[in-house]
Amino acid sequence: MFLEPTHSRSAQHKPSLGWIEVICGSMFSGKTEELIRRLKRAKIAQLRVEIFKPASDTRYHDEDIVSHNQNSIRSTPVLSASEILLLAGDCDVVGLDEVQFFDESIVEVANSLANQGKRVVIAGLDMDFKGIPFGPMPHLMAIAEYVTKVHAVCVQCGDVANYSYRIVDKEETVLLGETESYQARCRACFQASI
Ligand SMILES: Nc1ncnc2c1ncn2[C@@H]1O[C@H](COP(=O)(O)OP(=O)(O)O)[C@@H](O)[C@H]1O
Ligand SMILES: Cc1cn([C@H]2C[C@H](O)[C@@H](COP(=O)(O)O)O2)c(=O)[nH]c1=O
Ligand SMILES: [Zn+2]
Repeated sequence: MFLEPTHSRSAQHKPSLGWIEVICGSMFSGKTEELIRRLKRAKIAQLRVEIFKPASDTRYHDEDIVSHNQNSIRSTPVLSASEILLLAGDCDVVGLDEVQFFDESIVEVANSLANQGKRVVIAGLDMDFKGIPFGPMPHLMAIAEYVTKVHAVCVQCGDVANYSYRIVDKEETVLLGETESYQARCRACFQASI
């Protein structure tokens, strides 16, 4: 289980920088649960936490971040990554969900927040329904200090699932949905159907 890192602030010459954590995996793998767990612990530690998600993700709730098992936390929906810099203010921890839907500018925003001394916790899909790296996620995984990959259970065979298989005949990359449109699948069950 991921525990909050302790970053030494002892050296006089060392500026107090933050860091970036990425939680990635397929749909139903527990990314949002893990994000909520980390952010609730930060709140218990009396840290000031701000949470953002793309305004386009309206699946469960306009403002709350909600996991597939209905755990939730309040967030601010934003239309663009640049809004996050304006709204983060003097908080200690920034949480970001569904980050695959932001454009590449989220990379500079995340770096900038971490360089201001903030802990930045990011959750997002590492691959789209074709198994292709999704949006800015590979770049964020490269620059993050900590990357956690979580896994779902394959609904076909019960093995560890790494893929989000689309069960509806739609080709656009962005298609919001749940179990009516997607299944968590292992490599073998994913490959067998594409
Ligand atoms: N195939 C599956 N494998 C694992 N968990 C699943 C599956 N289908 C539904 N779930 C539920 O989804 C929860 C994880 O939800 P969530 O954190 O929202 O995932 P993610 O953000 O990665 O899509 C699990 O705790 C479980 O209750
Ligand atoms: C694979 C894939 C997913 N999406 C959408 C479907 C959901 O609305 C979100 C993922 O949510 P989760 O919290 O990870 O379950 O993304 C998409 O638009 N395109 C895809 O290829
Ligand atoms: Zn399988």
